[in-house]
Amino acid sequence: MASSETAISAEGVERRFGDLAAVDGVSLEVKTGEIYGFLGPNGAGKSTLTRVLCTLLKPSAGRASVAGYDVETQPGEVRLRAGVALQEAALDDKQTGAEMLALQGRFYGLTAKATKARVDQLITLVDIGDALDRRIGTYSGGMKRRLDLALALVHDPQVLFLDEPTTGLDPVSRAKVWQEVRRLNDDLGMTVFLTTQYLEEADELADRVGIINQGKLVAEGTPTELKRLIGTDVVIVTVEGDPVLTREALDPLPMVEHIEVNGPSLTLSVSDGPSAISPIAVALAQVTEIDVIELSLRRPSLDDVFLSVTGERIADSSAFMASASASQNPQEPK
Ligand SMILES: Nc1ncnc2c1ncn2[C@@H]1O[C@H](COP(=O)(O)OP(=O)(O)OP(=O)(O)O)[C@@H](O)[C@H]1O
Repeated sequence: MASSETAISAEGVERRFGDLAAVDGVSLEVKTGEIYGFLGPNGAGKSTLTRVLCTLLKPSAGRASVAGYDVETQPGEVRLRAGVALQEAALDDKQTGAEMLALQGRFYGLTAKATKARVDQLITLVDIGDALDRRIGTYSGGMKRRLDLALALVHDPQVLFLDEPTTGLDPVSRAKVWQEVRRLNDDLGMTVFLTTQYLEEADELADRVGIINQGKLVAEGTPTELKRLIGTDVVIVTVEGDPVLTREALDPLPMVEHIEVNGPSLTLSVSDGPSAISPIAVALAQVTEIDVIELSLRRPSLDDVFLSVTGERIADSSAFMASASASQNPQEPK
């Protein structure tokens, strides 16, 4: 039984679409005041679980509660206490931001005065003040996300669900969203359940991270705990020449536990990074057919954790960010 310390609880939640188990027996608990990062690649089941927790989809099996109320049997109670900003914001381009916020206030039964007071607080928080009286059709992607966040907050929810809040945003807008999420959590103690496919986002924001792959929770812990799971350092070697020859030169070294080849780059898991660098450099120098362009040591990232628990790397989020940045909407203010 979930206690009042528990903001979100899922026990064996399953959601099927025909033969596909989009969410396949997920159990997790999010404590009140926590930021929980739900991390996984495209199609892992993040949105589906979020929709189940927000009462927008019924679970096929298992149970879940939000703010102490069962999502299936007490959906109205859950909706009063949960704020939801989904990936596709349902915004009406013909309305102004102010009109949509007023409508949302009425929807939750707030008086016009209470809605106005709340909106005055929110516009500073989500930084859309100047644009409030403009039609939403003129907003940039980042502004739409921030308005959607304000809409999710009108009724002062205890638990905020954010489904990939920064997917497709340029780095400046992404940093703003991160700042807002932190402020909501720090200043208001709001519990945040945030799905993301960006490892750096989970690392940056989340107190605890659950990694989901193919509908299953495959690892869970603080970012530091998860990285410690790996227990090794990472050495990156980039060469001009044949990476297979490079691999053959490095394979026999006793401190090298695993090698992954990605084009011209090799990612080595090594037991003790600082002392491994020098024997690796010596072994590379023996291979006259290659030129070493990069030899670097880093601590494990959540991407390395994902690789170790799933056998695959999560989609390259930095490439995704770069393309999002390239298509940045010029209407983004400041
Ligand atoms: N309404 C639906 N009908 C059929 N299949 C669905 C439906 N919604 C989701 N799925 C499937 O369930 C799986 C999980 O989808 P989901 O959207 O939850 O993943 P996700 O982790 O949120 O991915 P993304 O980052 O792409 O949003 C996918 O294979 C998806 O195609």
